[in-house]
Amino acid sequence: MSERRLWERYQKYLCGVESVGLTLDVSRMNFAEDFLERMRGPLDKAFDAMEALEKGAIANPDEQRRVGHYWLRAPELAPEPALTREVQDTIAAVNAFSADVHAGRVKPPTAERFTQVLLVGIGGSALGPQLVADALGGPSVDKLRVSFLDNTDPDGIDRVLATLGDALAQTLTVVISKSGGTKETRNGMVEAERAYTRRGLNFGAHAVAVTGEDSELDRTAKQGKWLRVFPMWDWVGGRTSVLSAVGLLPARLQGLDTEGLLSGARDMDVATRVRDAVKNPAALLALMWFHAGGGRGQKDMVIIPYKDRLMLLSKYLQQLVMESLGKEKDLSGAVVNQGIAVYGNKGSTDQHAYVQQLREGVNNFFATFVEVLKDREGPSLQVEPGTTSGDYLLGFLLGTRRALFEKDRESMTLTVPDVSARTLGALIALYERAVGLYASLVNINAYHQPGVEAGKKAAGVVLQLQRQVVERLRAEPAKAYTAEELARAVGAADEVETVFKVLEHLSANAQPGIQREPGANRFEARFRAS
Ligand SMILES: O=P(O)(O)OC[C@H]1O[C@H](O)[C@H](O)[C@@H](O)[C@@H]1O
Repeated sequence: MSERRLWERYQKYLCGVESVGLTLDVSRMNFAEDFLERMRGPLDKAFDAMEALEKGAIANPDEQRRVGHYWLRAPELAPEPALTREVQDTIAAVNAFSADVHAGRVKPPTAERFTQVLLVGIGGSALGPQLVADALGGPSVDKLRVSFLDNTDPDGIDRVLATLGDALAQTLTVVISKSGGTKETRNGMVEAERAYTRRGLNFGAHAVAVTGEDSELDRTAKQGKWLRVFPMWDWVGGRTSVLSAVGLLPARLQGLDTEGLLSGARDMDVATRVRDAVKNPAALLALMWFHAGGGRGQKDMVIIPYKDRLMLLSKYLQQLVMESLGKEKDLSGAVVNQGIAVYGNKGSTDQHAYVQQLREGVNNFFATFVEVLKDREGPSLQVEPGTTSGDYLLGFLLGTRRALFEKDRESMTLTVPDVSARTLGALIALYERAVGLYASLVNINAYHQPGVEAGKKAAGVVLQLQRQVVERLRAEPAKAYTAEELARAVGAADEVETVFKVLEHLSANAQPGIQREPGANRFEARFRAS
């Protein structure tokens, strides 16, 4: 396609949302001229489903739950006045609590003020807050500095706690878990609590929770007389919870513009209810995903924002898209193995990493470039006469886009004016709705995640086996076992590989004192309690 023809397509299909200044350019997606027309029927059905969902229908049939993340930024649209009030009250409570913290009215027992937030959470209870903190925060705006425990990696935990150091006395720990029973988060909380206790600090006086009513975390917080518990509702999915207390509380504490986040999302919601694909960027996105992957997810979604502040966008979208769309069965129960793989980092950095493969390797992706018009606060230095670093950034974006298109690699470009709270709220809302519409196009439930449980259950089995193994070794400290012998001894002969892995791990660590004696080969090594 000639550059002139691309310019015509650009003008013909450019989809803009005036209120937030966002445009979506799909001219470099090779859809046929009649594609949008052909998809009108399925898209209409997707709009119907979305409308029903927004009105409070059970949109998550497996879990018999409503799906109400759109009410978080327009509480007046919630199907019942009680829900409207709950959302409004929670926003007010988040704002009031944050103001109290900033003013020192809520303060740590042994210091003047809280200066740090330590957020403990994982998945939807961390990714959104991380994206918001990184995109909008910085030394000149942060009222409190935010750090994260989002894993059960002991060294990762140590590193974050060591960075906090003495500032732990001024640290407010925010533990976030919708279910309140996620093990990684529980572990992070227990480790954080011990760090406070070691310093003679009362954890409860430094802790708040965001969780569902009467969850394990809710009970822990209440028993431990934590400062506050903010609600999380079953009608908000973890991956769409960033505009509930899950994301609003840490953002507000950090000093970020949470009203901007909400209003940007609200305005995008209004724009993406329009039942016309060329005027609705969420519908257009969903249709382009459908076009690119044949409605089967055959092509990966590569997200490349040319802005450091948006580096976590792809990580955030990875959960939103892949947990929502990656499903074995469709709504009729047929096996469909749907999904779209998402990856990306930032431009132009990625050009020096994997863009080589994008241009010349396997053609199994479509790219989404994110262009930010505003370079920085204030004027820019000229790195060469008449040229700034920001000019280079745009040059690289346009150059890469062209280089890909020359090789028949498709791409879209999202352009936003800046990385403000409003823009970020709008981007979040845009992708939430695109995911919902696409799910309807391919007839799947976007709002459950049945596949996640299998791994959690299997991990539980491993830990149970570990307990048996350690018990057995301790019962006979003089005796050394091979993994094979030990697996048999605990009645789990078939689980010998798991026993072997558990023993290798235990013996590589100081606790609980399992010694490894080398054998004829690594599988003949013997293990004993010391
Ligand atoms: O907020 P939580 O209940 O702790 O859940 C945290 C995360 O873990 C789960 O495994 C789900 O797959 C995610 O959707 C969720 O966001």
